[in-house]
Amino acid sequence: MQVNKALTIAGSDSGGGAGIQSDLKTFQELNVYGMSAVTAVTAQNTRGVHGIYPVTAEGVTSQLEAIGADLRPDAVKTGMLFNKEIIEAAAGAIKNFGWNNLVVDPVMVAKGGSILLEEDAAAALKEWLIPLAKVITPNVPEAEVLTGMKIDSAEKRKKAAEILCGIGADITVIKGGHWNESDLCSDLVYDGQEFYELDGKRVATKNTHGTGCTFSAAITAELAIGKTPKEALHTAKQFIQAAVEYGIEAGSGHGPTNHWAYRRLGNAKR
Ligand SMILES: Nc1ncnc2c1ncn2[C@@H]1O[C@H](COP(=O)(O)OP(=O)(O)OP(=O)(O)O)[C@@H](O)[C@H]1O
Ligand SMILES: Cc1ncc(COP(=O)(O)O)c(N)n1
Repeated sequence: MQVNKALTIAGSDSGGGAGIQSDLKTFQELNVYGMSAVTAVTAQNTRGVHGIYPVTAEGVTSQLEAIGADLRPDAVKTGMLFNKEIIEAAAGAIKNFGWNNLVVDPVMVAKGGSILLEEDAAAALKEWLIPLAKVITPNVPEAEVLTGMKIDSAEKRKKAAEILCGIGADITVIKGGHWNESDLCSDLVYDGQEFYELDGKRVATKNTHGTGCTFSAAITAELAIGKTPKEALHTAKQFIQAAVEYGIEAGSGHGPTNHWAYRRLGNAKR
């Protein structure tokens, strides 16, 4: 049986709600074969991050070379990369293998405030990784770090998206989770030519652990099966909306999103 394949280059979340666990669950739900290169092991639950154990850059390169030498991913995403050595290793392999169906989720800080990207590594993201990206999916605080500007109005949100496409991303999505617009939770898209919104309804819930990972993994899965970026973004937004609406009550902190809600609700078109 021929299947489409997607690769996540990200951190492991022992709690299962974010990182590679979230990405692989999302790939599976969207009928895509999932592969992973682990960048860091985190000891984590719904209440926060207890420890971070990074993999060496050599270890990351070795995983990527094993995948590249044998299995050809149809799309690739990056999540938590933790330091500039790992960013360089990931970008090097992505370039060497010509993996140009690339989604970059520039993960920086966990919901509880723990640092998932060292401070001096944001520049490496801009220099090495973002120029390779088909889609980049920062939340508002991440877009602020990457652009060096405060985003406190709709105009500035658009300006930041233009700057990020200027750095080299084909498409920039500035997510709305941290953007308070009444009961809306829309994400702004800029594709280098036009702006549009992915419309969503804000769900009043604390179970949002891993929303960004799940959303970017859904985009990646859809690109892997050959959807256009616009189609992939649309489906990913429906996927994350269902996953948040039916969020899972687990643990006493930020519970995870529900990866199977989209399929179980019968939204899947395939
Ligand atoms: N309360 C909510 N209700 C509905 N959709 C939400 C909610 N919070 C986030 N989303 C959606 O989830 C996706 C991820 O957005 P968010 O801004 O939360 O990313 P993030 O901060 O990177 O996530 P994470 O905290 O997992 O890193 C976006 O499509 C966003 O609109
Ligand atoms: C390994 C890993 N990757 C990404 C996140 C971000 O997710 P969140 O902001 O919901 O904590 C995380 N907590 N852990």
